[in-house]
Formats: sequence, structure tokens, C-alpha cells
Amino acid sequence: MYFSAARTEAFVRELLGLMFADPAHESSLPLLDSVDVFIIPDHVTVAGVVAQVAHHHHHHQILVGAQDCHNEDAGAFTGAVSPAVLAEVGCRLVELGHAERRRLFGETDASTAAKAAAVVRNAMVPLVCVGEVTPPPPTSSSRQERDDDDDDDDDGNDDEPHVVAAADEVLVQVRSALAAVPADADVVLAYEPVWAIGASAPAAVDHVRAVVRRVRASDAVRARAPGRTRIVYGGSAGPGLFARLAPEVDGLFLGRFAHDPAQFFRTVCEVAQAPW
Ligand SMILES: O=C[C@H](O)COP(=O)(O)O
Repeated sequence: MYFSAARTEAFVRELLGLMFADPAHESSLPLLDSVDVFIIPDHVTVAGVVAQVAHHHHHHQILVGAQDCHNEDAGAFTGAVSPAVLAEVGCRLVELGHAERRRLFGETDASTAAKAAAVVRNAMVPLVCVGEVTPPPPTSSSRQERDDDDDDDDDGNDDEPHVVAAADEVLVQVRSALAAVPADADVVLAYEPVWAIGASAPAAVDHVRAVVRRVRASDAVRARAPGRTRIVYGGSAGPGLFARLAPEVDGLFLGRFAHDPAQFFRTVCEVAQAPW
């Protein structure tokens, strides 16, 4: 709810202009071969954004998503948005269980899981938001982003207690959602530490990498078909971050720092050009 309908339309127009720039210059086509881009506007503008994107030849690599949906396809649920209708109008991805949905609208792991099943049933991809509520202790190096690229202990045995606690909290959410969808369905897990959303800086790189490593190593993720579970990071993400999170993290989920199409496009290019 940051944008008016007019601003959403202008944002998408500008972004498409950048992505589909004159091939003689910075061609976007190789870029789009190596990365999936999603745009998740409010429900009212989903169909309009689908129409804008469909105008371009390579629109298949730009997924238009919705920010929530109901878990039933049809019925007496006044005010709710049907996943079947979202699919019908060209929506391909549905964000579920965002921290604000959980905090302000009473969503739970159970409701998120039911919605994830509904999204897959309607041949769309669930983008399930997960993340711990409590920030690391103030003295912790995990608390905020900074420039210390410590050596990583890849086995996870030396993870700090708050990393282990964060991953355990996240894994409850992950297990619930993944139990609701077939093992071979595409799923995107958006790891968004709640305390890093709407902040001035993302969570520290080491924290994100360690938590994501633990999620990826979990039985719930390892039991899924190979290549069907992508994990992206969100929470004050923007340009300059991805190269420091990869290869543990597959991509980014931007909020405010994507509001400027040029910044968003720059971030997409960084992800596309990363050597992983
Ligand atoms: O919806 C996106 C996430 O909640 C992150 O938002 P943010 O990048 O503005 O912190």
C-alpha cells in the first residue's frame, strides 16, 4: 500500500523500459535468461500489471504476483480474493504469510499453509514469507549489516545461539508451509527477519547466510524435489547486497528499495550477473 494505481502503472512502465531497453545498448534479454523477476502489486492493479507486462515479448520471465489470497477458490467469503481468479487473470505467484499479514491480520502458519496449497492447486507459485520476530542481542555481529566479512563456518556447528534460535523459529514456519504442497511444486521461501523489515539496513550478511544454510539443510527442504525450492532474502534489501549473500541465497525480495525502478533494475542486474 505504498503506491497509488497511477504510480504502479508508471513504475511498471518505467521498469519495462529499463529491462527491454534498446538491445544495441544494455540488452536485457541475456539478463532475463538467467534470472526470474517478480512484481507484486496490490490486488486491484494485478490484472493491469499483467496486461502491461504481457505487451513485451519476453514477458514469461517476469512473474506478476499478488500479496495474499484466500485458501478457497470460490464461495461465501465476502471481501476475500480467490486464488482461482488470480490465476485466471494471469497472476503467477502469490506472496503468503508476510510479517504484516501475520501481525496485523491474524495470519498463522496454518492459514499460510492452507493458502500455499490453494496457490499450488491453481498452478501458481507460493512465495512464503518466513522470519524470526526477535532481533539478535545488541552486541551481536548478526544484528545489522556492516562490512565485516568474517570467515564462515560452513558446517553450521559454530553458529551463535541466536542464529540457531532464529533458524529454529523459521523452520517451524517452513515445515508447516512445505507440508501443504507437493514435493515437486515450485516454492519460493522469502526469509525476512521481522526486525529487518522496514529498517534502515538489512540483517547482517553472516546472520542471513547462516540461517538460510540451516533452512536449506533441513529435512523439510531436502525432502523436496531438487531445484524446486528457492530461498530469497527480504528486509531492507537493495543494490549491493546480493553478491554478499550468494550462493547461500538464491535471490532478493525488495520492498522500499525497489520503489525506484532504476534501483530495482540495478539490483536485478546484480543478481543476473552474479557468478553463481
Ligand atoms: O515486502 C517486502 C518486505 O517486507 C521488505 O520490505 P523492505 O524492503 O521495505 O524492508
